[in-house]
Amino acid sequence: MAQAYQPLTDEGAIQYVRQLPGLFEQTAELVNREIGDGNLNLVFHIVDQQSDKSVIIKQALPYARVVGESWPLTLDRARIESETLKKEAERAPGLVPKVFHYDPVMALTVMEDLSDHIILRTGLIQRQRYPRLAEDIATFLAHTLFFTSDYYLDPASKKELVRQFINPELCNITEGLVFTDPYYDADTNSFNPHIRPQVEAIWSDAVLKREVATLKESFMTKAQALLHGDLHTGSIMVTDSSTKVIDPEFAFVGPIGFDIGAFLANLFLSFASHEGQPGSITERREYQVWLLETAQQTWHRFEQQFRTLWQEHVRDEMWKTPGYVDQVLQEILVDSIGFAGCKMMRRVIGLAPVADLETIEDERVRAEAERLALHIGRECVLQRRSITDGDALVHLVQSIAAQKEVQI
Ligand SMILES: Nc1ncnc2c1ncn2[C@@H]1O[C@H](COP(=O)(O)OP(=O)(O)O)[C@@H](O)[C@H]1O
Ligand SMILES: CSC[C@H]1O[C@H](OP(=O)(O)O)[C@H](O)[C@@H]1O
Repeated sequence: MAQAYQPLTDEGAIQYVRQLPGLFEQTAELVNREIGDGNLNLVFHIVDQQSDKSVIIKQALPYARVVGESWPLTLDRARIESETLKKEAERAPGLVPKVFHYDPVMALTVMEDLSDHIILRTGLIQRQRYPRLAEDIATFLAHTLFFTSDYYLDPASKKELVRQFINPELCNITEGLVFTDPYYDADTNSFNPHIRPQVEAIWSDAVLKREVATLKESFMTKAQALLHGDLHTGSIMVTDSSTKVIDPEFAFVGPIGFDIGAFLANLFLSFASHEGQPGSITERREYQVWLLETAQQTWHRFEQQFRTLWQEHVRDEMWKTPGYVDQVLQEILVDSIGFAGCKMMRRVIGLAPVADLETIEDERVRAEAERLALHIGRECVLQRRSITDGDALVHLVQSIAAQKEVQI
C-alpha cells in the first residue's frame, strides 16, 4: 500500500492490484490499458490473461484531466464516488458496479469491470435501442432518491448524510459550467460559430436567465436527497439486458429533479443530434420516437415507483396528508424539466460538449441539431411549470421539433 498519493503508471496499476488480497492468483498474467475517456480521472482496465478475470481501477488526479494542472481538483472526489456507489448498491442492487476496494491515500477505487457493456451515449449515437433502459433508470432514480430523502430517513441520519457528502469543489464545477457560464461570454465556453446568433440571443434573454438563476438557487439550496450528481448518458453503461450507473463523483445532497433532469436532457440531446446524424429520415425519425418514449416511460415508472415507496415508507404524519405526494411529485417533475433544459444548453454552449452532437462532421448540419437542442432546452426552462406529466413533456419536445423554422 502506498504511503503517499501518486498517480499510477500502467505498471504501477498492475503491481497495485497484485498485492490486494482475494482478487488475482499469484501466477496471474496481468495486462493493463488506460481507458479513461472522461473529463477528470484515470481509468485502468486490468485483465488476467490466464483466467480472463478483470477489474477496473479508477484513480482521481489532483486536477481536472480535461484542462490539466492549471485546474486543481480535490482528491476527495474518489471517496465521494466509492461511498456513493456503496449506498446506491444497497438501494438499487445490480444497477451499479461492485466496489472491491477503496484507497483514500491513492484516491482510487477498484471495481467491477463492465467491459461487456458499452457507454449508453455511444449506443444512442449508433441508434441502438435498450428495452430495459427506462425501467432500470426509473428504478435507480426512485430507490436511490427516495431512500436518501427526509421522506424516509430520520432527521438526524439525513443531516449526517448531508455532512458525509459535502462536495463543494465538484458542486462548484456544476454551478459554473451548467448554471452560469453558458449565459454570458465566458472564457470556458466553446460553441459552433454558426450558432452565435442563437447563443447571443440567450445571453441577452433576461426572462430565461431569471429562470436559470432560480434553478441554480434550487441546485445550491434544496437538500432533498443524495444525488448521483452527473447522470448523463456517458455515466450509464448498457447491454440489451443490463443497465449500470457509473461515475457518481459529483454526488451530494441536492434537488431530486437534478438527476432525473440530467437523464432526460441527454435523451433530448440525442433526439436533437439525430436531426444531423447520417441515415435515412425514416430510421432517424423512428429512433427519435423511441428516445421520447424512453423519456416518457422513465418519468412514468419513476412516478409509480416513488408513489409505492411513499405509501410503504413515508415517515412523517404531515406528509401522509391526502394529496401531498401528488404535490411533491409535481414539483419534482417541474424541477426535472427545468434542470433538463439547463443541462441541454450547457452541452451546446459551454465546456464539455457531447459526442452525440460533436460527431456530426459538417458544422452547418451540426448547427441545425444544436439550434434544436438550444430551443428545446430554453422551452423546458420557460414552460416547465405548465407541464403535468410525461406525455405533456414529450409533446413539448415534439412540437418544437415539428416547427419548420427553429428560432430562439
Ligand atoms: N466499471 C467500469 N467498467 C468498464 N469500463 C469503465 C468502468 N468505469 C469506467 N469505465 C470506462 O472509463 C470511462 C471513464 O470513466 P468515468 O467514470 O466516466 O470517468 P470520469 O470520471 O473521468 O468521467 C468510461 O467512459 C468507461 O468507458
Ligand atoms: C471540467 S469537468 C466538465 C464536466 O465533466 C464531467 O463529466 P464526466 O466526469 O462524466 O466526464 C461533468 O459533467 C462536468 O461538468
